[in-house]
Amino acid sequence: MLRYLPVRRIHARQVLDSRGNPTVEVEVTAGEGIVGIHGYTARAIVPSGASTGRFEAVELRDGEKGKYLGLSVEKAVNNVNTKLAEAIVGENALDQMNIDRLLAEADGTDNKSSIGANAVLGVSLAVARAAAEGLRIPLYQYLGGCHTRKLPVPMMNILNGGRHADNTVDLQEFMIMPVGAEDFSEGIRMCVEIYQFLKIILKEKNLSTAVGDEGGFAPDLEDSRDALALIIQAVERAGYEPGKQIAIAIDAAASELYEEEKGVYYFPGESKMKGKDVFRDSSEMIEYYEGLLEEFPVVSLEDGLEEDDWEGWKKLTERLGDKIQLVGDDLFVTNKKRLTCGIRLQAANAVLVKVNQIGTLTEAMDTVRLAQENGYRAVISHRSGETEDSFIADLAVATGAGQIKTGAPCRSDRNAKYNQLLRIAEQLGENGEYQNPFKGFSEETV
Ligand SMILES: O=C(O)[C@@H](CO)OP(=O)(O)O
Ligand SMILES: [Mg+2]
Repeated sequence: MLRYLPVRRIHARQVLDSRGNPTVEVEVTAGEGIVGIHGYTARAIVPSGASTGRFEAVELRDGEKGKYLGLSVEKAVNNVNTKLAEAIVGENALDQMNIDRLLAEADGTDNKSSIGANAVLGVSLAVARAAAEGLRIPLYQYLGGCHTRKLPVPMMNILNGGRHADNTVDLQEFMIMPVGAEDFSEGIRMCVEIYQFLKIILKEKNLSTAVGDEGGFAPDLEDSRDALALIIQAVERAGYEPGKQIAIAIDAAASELYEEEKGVYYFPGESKMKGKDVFRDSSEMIEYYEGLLEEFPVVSLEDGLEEDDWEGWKKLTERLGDKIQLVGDDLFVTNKKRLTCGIRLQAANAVLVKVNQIGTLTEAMDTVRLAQENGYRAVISHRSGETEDSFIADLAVATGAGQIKTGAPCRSDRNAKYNQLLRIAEQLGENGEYQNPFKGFSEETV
């Protein structure tokens, strides 16, 4: 039995992400004997956010004028090739927790700011892949074990706003969830049909069909109600029943709207369209969401309030937490400590999991486990800057999270994840499971 698969070689390089920004790619070779014969080489590419949380692990960028407008990641690449290679070459790739501990120790800070979370994560993910290759089992099975079988329900972002687009829609993401699909592939088909109908409807209304960073359409609209109404029309035109077959999820990304000095949220797009400044304080935000829930079948709300308003989050959860899923993204930043705090306060009832927010696979999986053990849901997520790397697809299945957020179906960086999930669904065949994650949660909402 294979018990020891030493890391033999690590090599990083700078490649591009979906926004045309440089990012870190890591190649790990693991194996005994002659590497060419007994070695397994695997790669991972690190994603990157735009609406990043203040408490995320630090992405190291060179900041040198002239090189990719200061965004090059040569230092991070160099850190992989020197410091991180030194830390783990010779270590067992099959012991992911040890590898991740050594990587974190080599960095030595709480937020991976010395070596860079982008450097650390690239190694962490590539080692896991090399281990799965060495064992000759699929990645989702290596990460999740022989009982892994749950396909996630997609949270497909089909209308973009906020920091991800240049339009007047202030909330960042409007997503559809095929909760009534029979299986994963039917869910994808339903979403794609709705996406295509949304395009047709936008054209009919002479609205823009240009897309934002995650591939969702980004028309200028007056406010969120218009966005939701358009989506409902698209769902119906595609022949599906809103609320029954298709539920709606929103990522407000409210930290981006928050004005700290004034302690209020400013809606720039709505202000522009209405010709007057629109501000909302924390309790007005909650009322605003309540209004949206009354009108539309919204089942999930992410980052409804800003990342440090624990009091507000508690109130939001008291008011809406038994009706819908409240997801903490910037609030928790995939960090166990912040999630523990949230659980104690009963703030939110779900966590968004982005591997690069924390920097190692082990820590990200720990966060999922902490959530699941405490009755919080977990949603595995991409970043707005993505690549062809489909690691999170396998991770979503491995953790049994039951939900994945990974953008619109018109960009290859997002489809890399959907396509990998279609492959996994096929591999699992009859053993695969696909469930409405909100069953028994709220009868009214789904
Ligand atoms: O806010 C989010 O949830 C993400 C992904 O959709 O965006 P970003 O990667 O820009 O933080
Ligand atoms: Mg978010």
